[in-house]
Formats: sequence, C-alpha cells, structure tokens
Amino acid sequence: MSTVTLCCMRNLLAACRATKTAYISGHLRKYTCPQLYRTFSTRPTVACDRKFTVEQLRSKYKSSEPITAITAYDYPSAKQVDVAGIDIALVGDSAAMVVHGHDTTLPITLDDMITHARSVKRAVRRAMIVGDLPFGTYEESPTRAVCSALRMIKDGGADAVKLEGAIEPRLSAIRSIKAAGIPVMGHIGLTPQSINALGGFKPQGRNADGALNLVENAMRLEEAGCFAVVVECVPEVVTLAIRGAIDIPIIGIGAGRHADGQILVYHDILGLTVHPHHAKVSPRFCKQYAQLGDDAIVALETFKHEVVSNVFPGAQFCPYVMGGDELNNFVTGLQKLGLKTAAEDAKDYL
Ligand SMILES: Nc1nc(=O)c2c([nH]1)NC[C@@H]1CN(c3ccc(C(=O)N[C@@H](CCC(=O)O)C(=O)O)cc3)CN21
Ligand SMILES: CC(C)C(=O)C(=O)O
Repeated sequence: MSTVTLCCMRNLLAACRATKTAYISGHLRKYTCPQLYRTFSTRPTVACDRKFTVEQLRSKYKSSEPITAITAYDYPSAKQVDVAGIDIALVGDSAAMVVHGHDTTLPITLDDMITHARSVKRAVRRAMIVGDLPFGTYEESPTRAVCSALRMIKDGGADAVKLEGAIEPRLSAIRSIKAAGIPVMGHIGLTPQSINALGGFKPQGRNADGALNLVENAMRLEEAGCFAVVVECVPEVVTLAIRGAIDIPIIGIGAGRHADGQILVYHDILGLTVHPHHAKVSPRFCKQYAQLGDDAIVALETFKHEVVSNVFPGAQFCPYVMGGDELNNFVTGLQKLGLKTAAEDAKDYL
C-alpha cells in the first residue's frame, strides 16, 4: 500500500473515530482498492449514524444541493448505498424485473416488497428508506392504500412510501397516507405499473398536451402532500417546467439535468444487468460506473476452471487441522473399525 493511501486511510479512520462511525472504519479496513480510500477520505463524515430525514431532504432542496438516490433490494447493496453516502435508498418494485426476472414490475407482491425492505433496513444507518407500494395494493381506495403503506412502514421498516400516478383516488390515498403520519413520494412520467396502458416503457410528455398534463400532475401531487416526486423518462424541458411549477424536490430518472436529484437502479449503474433479458430493459439514460457483471462472470468461470483442474482448494484454503494426539487416536480408531486404507491415508497427516 502506498504512503499516500496509508495517510488517507489514517485521516479517514481518525475522522471515523471523531464521528463515532466505528462500523465504517471496520468496513473500510477490508478494502484493498486505493481509489476507494481516496474517494471516501474526501468526505469521511458522510457515513455517520445521523438519519437522513424528510426535513434534511427539504433543506438540501432549499439550498439547491443535488439529492442522490439509488435502488436497494437487499442487505449487501443497501450497505454499499449507505456507506457511499447516498441520500435515499429506494426499495423499488423494479426488483420484480431486476432480481426476480419478470418482464414488468406488475407481479411483485407487498409481502415480497416488505421482505426486501426489511433486509435494506438492517443494513442502513443514514439513508432514507423509501418503499414502493406495488401494483394492486393502493389503487382502488385510500383505505387500502393506508393499510399497504402502514405495512411497508411497520413490517418493512421503511421511512416513507412511493406510489405511482396522480389521478383520483390516488390523490386521496396520498392525503390519507400522509394523514396517517407517513411521508409519500409521488411518481409521474413513465410509471412502469401502467405499462399496459402506456404500451411499453416509453418516454412520456413528448407532445404539448402530454407535457402540460405532467406539469399539472406534479402540481396535484404537491397539493396532495407529497414530499418529493420521481419524474421518469421525460424530455428535460418538461422537468424544467415542473421545477418552476412546484416547490417540492424532483428526483429525476431519464428526466435530464434540471431535476433536484437523480435516481438510478443499482444494478444498472454497476453494470450487473449483463444478461440479454436485462439488457433489453437497460435504459439509455443510465450511465454505467462499473462492469461488475462482466467481472462476476470472469470470476465464476475462473472458479469453475480451478475446481475442474484441481487447483482450488489448494492448501491455503484448507484451514481446519486436527491436533497430533487426536490424529493418532483417529488412526487407531479407524484401524479398530477395520478401515485399513482410510487409516493408512490418515497417517499421511501425522
Ligand atoms: N433495470 C432497470 N432499470 C430501470 O431504470 C427500470 C427497470 N429496470 N424497471 C422498471 C423501470 C422500467 N424502466 C425503463 C425500461 C426501459 C426503458 C427503455 O428502454 N426505453 C426506450 C424506449 C422503448 C420504447 O419506445 O418502447 C428508450 O429508448 O428510452 C426505459 C425505462 C425504468 N425502470
Ligand atoms: C426506477 C425507480 C424510480 C423505481 O421506481 C423503481 O426502481 O422501481
């Protein structure tokens, strides 16, 4: 390890101590990539235990600080999202497609979503956890919506919920969920749960009427009490107009540069969606910051090659040994059992 890296690491560990983030320092010590140390060492206080709340989101928005959000469906990914200092971990119903292998988000159940949320909850210290209400759990009535939202909070451990659309009775549902003390995030533009009505995962708001409708929908969501709104797959001029029309943060996905924050799918940005099934729904707006899927395949192929060629496990990966006395007793015991070959083989270890 270079002197620079060691120095960065020392600063980081000191900062972690100062901010009482012992678990982070333990975590970082395991990293071997100097670049990661450097990245973290420039903002060592990010991974603190202070929860990122709706209030803090609001103050970031008010001071025009960009908001960051990434999907998380399980413990390890949520841990990484949290350690990286991402503001919002969205337990998105995209899990249906990304980790359950469905073609749409429609089949995932509230129970599935709660299981995902619980794993995320165990990992997260700082990030705000927003849980998606899946298709079929909130549309028909505000009462049903409140029940689903309460389960997402009580059983899933989420801090807030997200639901799609801005027409009645969803606006009433948003009001009722908010009245139950649960913050609600809206979602307009490409709303994947309406795929059958939209005719595909198509960009929205590309004609004047559609764009105006989106601006009005955003205003309705604000009026109904949403603390933020996801705007998905729209021309950035529409995002700009929405921004001028509402006073709650816009979290954009494929919505251009004028959103107050950006959200992407964890598996997309890490290049984990390499299978053709995934590739066909890998959106064009997504930037890949790593190619972990390719790395995974290389690692798995190497494991396979090493097993079939008897390279793995070498002596290095056979950590369990029997002490001399016990081994003697073992050999004698095998002989008593009449297992001569086994006893001879075991003697090699004496
Ligand atoms: N892995 C993943 N990433 C996502 O961002 C994501 C999901 N899954 N699943 C739920 C929704 C679906 N999303 C998508 C999926 C595909 C396109 C896409 O490829 N759109 C094409 C147009 C397709 C058409 O016209 O039919 C494009 O050119 O943008 C966009 C958003 C965004 N969400
Ligand atoms: C892509 C984001 C916004 C989402 O709704 C999801 O992951 O389900």
